[in-house]
Amino acid sequence: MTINAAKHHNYIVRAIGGEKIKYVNEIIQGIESNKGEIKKIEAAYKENKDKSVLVHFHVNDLTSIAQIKDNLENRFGEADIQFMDEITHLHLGGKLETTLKHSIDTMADLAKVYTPGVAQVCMEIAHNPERAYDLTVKKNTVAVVSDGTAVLGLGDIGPEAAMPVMEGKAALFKQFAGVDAFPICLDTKDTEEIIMIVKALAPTFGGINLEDISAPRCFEIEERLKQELDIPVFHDDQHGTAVTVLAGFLNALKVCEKNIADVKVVLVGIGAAGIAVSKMLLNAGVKNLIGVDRNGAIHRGEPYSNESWNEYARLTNPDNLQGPLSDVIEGADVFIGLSGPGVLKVDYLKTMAKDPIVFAMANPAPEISPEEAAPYVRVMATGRSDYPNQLNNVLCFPGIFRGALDCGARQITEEMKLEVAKAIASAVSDEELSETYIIPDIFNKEVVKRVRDAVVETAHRTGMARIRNNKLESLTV
Ligand SMILES: NC(=O)C1=CN([C@@H]2O[C@H](COP(=O)(O)OP(=O)(O)OC[C@H]3O[C@@H](n4cnc5c(N)ncnc54)[C@H](O)[C@@H]3O)[C@@H](O)[C@H]2O)C=CC1
Ligand SMILES: CC(=O)C(=O)O
Ligand SMILES: [Mg+2]
Repeated sequence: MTINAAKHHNYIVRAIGGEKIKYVNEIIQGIESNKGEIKKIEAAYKENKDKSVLVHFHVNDLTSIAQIKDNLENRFGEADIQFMDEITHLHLGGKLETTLKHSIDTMADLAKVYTPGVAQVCMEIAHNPERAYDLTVKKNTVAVVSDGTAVLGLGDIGPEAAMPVMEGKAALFKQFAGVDAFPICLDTKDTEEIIMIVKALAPTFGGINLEDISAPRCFEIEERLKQELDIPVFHDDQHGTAVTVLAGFLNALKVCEKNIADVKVVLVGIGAAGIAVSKMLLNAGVKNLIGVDRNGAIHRGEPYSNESWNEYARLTNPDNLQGPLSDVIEGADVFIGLSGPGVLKVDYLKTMAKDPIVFAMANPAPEISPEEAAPYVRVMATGRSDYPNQLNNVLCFPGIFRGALDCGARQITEEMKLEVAKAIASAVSDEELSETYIIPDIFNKEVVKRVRDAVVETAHRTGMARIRNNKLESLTV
């Protein structure tokens, strides 16, 4: 398998203030003389009307960037220029803002959207709370809730540091499924407190997407909220990931002509994502699955303090293998990583069965780099956006909530998840299927549509839907 990854070394220099714009030519010269390639020059205005010019440029190697930075900082002061990479620039001030559906230009407008007009709408909801779905943002709004304890594979980095990921998830909800989502990062790791806060927030939202909350607390938080709330609650790292892996897994087996009941699967990282992925693979027909965490294979014979691992040991590892990854991976057909960077070594790959399938899904750095693995694997997938075969829960969560909101499903069920996995897999036709195309990307318009339709169809078939033709069944409108 050959791997071509996109590499981004894009930067921006901001020349500040109307008078300073005359320096732009000097800035361009400073960039070009150090092998920078100018991509775009644009005028920009800050809120205080300060005029500035943004010079976007690209470098092929990181030594040039140090030279360009030194060169410009020697010539200009902090008041004249700001220098940053394009990713930081994209995050300045956050990635989201509120927009209005109706402009408020006159006192008459004000009297309708605000007091006194709004009071009649409030009272209508007070008399019939279901009307909140028609008359407020609840109908189309999801809370993306995190406590910052398992942010990507970066670990427990806290609620403030989790915000860029949660803003990103909210942006993806809107971009791909038209769902309005809001990031909420909580300054508590206490299970009961998180449950209490999310329950108190629920009246505002049509659904709750839990994100990057570490195991095992995430299991109880999700279960309790599902029982105690009447809106869908979905822990994305568990179920969004499980659905996506199953979709990629089914297609990868087709490419390699392997049978689900015969393959040996080794999964590393028995946390939120790893446990949910394992359960979904077992439900789909995998028989020989071995889970590995920091102390080696999870097996029967050791009482774990983490109760979810005792259950895991009962469900998996039919031969009760023990030992480190380097031992148990021998003869495996599939490796799935939901752990951290560098866990999988080339030497281990060499001991796998013929035509190995490797899903190295830790973010942002996978268990093995695709470049290292490529010569030894038949199918390689990561969670990243810059390699082929992106296995990432973004394929699932926007469409699954679109469907649940559209049909008023109170829960996202096991049947829905299974149908969604098949729907994602089906977006790659047999003719298109190949080693480097086992999974569609999220820009494939079929993905969200098929996921949404699978949820709505399953909800109606299984009696979970409350809305037909986009109207609440309990309403007379
Ligand atoms: N591509 C995708 O769509 C997704 C990827 N992930 C990735 O999966 C990883 C785990 O995420 P969560 O399950 O939410 O976190 P978690 O904190 O609930 O679980 C992580 C588990 O991995 C284990 N682990 C970490 N480093 C390890 C190592 N070196 N060797 C063996 N075990 C190790 C931990 O002990 C823990 O049991 C993260 O890197 C995350 O970015 C998670 C969700 C979706
Ligand atoms: C993709 C994702 O949700 C994660 O890595 O945590
Ligand atoms: Mg996540």
